Amino acid sequence: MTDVATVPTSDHDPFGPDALEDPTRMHAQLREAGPVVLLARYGVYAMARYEQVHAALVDWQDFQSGAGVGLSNFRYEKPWRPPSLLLEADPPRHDAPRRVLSGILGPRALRRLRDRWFAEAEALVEEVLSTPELDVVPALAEAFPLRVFPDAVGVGEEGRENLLPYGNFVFNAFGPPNSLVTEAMPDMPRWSEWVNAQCAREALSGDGFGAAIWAAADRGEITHDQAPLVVRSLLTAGVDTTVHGIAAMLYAFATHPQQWRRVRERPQLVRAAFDEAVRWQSPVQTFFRTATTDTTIGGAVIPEGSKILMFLGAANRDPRHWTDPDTFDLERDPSGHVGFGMGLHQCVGQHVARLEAEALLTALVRRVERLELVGSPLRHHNNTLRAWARLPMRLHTQ
Ligand code: HEM
Ligand SMILES: C=Cc1ccc(C(=O)O)cc1
Repeated sequence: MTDVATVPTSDHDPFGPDALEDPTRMHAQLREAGPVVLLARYGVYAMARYEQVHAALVDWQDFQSGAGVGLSNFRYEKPWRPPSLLLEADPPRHDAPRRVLSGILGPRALRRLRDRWFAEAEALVEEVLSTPELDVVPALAEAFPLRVFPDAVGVGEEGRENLLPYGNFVFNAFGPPNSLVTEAMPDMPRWSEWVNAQCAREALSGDGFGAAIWAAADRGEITHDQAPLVVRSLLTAGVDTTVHGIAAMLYAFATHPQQWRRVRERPQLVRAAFDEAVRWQSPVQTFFRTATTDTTIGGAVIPEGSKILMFLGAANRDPRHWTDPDTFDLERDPSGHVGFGMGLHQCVGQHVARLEAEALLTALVRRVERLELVGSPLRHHNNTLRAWARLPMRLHTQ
């Protein structure tokens, strides 16, 4: 049994500009250093190997979310916003809100959206192809989710430009209070007020996910006090994630033209393509947990109350678990990847994300013979998200 003293220490800064630009080398070094590593800079424990990340994700009892899934420990520090009833809650508080969202966002419930989203994707791709050279981040990765998701939630037209910056702030706020957080502080109250206002029953259209959440409160499945917070979860988690997941997929195909040919020959690979892109790029890179007891991982004892940083992106490229992990390969079976988490808190919106990606990719596969990167891609830095600010491409049609 190794004690805390012998846990390897690293002075990496996962939230510094170098790591946010390209975490690959840091991930490899953390995986090599051991099953658990102490990040001296923050006094938190890090896991970068698939085995330990998976073990922590599925063990919500020893690795709780209720003290926050960011660096901040809600046991001692006041959260900057009321905690999420899903992401930042443990059972039993977590149970009813999760049950409600699982029902509303399940594959069956989404069937009614499929035709509409496929038609919207066709229309957007048609529009986009009239400008064959463009930045696909605003033109596709942002435009498509923002065209279909707020409508599906039932959000009004006015002020939707607040959604991306609000989510971007929330994901930054899971990290340390670095410049990515402090620079956005002046605008955060405006974004936050708008998002909170959209969660009120009267702000939501009668046929969306939001109204369904309020109807669940009417049925007593959650309380009416909880309903707006559950709607807030959708608006927080449901936009930036899919935007950067789709951007990751477009980047993957532009840098792997043989994979593009493969998905065009076999369109049934479309859904696996999104999951392989999520594994390969991990749009959500990290989340924290808090140890509820002295717990042993990989022979090291992690003291009760410690914060543990799970590197989902590193686990998704762990050669101990994946063959040739750094390659984007549609022949691989990506199931088991932790890009959507795992276990109790596994992404409840993953079917929504998959449907958005499937709709857009299906429309592109039909019309685009090749995606070519032109000019230099530019990373968008965020403490939690792996994202592109710019992906200039030429979309070659046959
Ligand atoms: C590519 C897109 C997405 C990615 C990569 C992603 C990733 C994740 C991850 C890693 C978690 C686990 C958090 C944890 O274990 O602490 C999670 C949870 C969650 N996601 Fe997603 N997500 C995506 C899209 C969505 C969408 C579209 C929605 C809403 C429609 C959504 C809603 C949620 C919610 C509410 C939770 C909390 C679940 C719980 O704690 O029980 N996500 N997501
Ligand atoms: C995966 C990110 C995520 C962010 C926020 C929430 C929430 O606010 O519930 C859930 C998931």
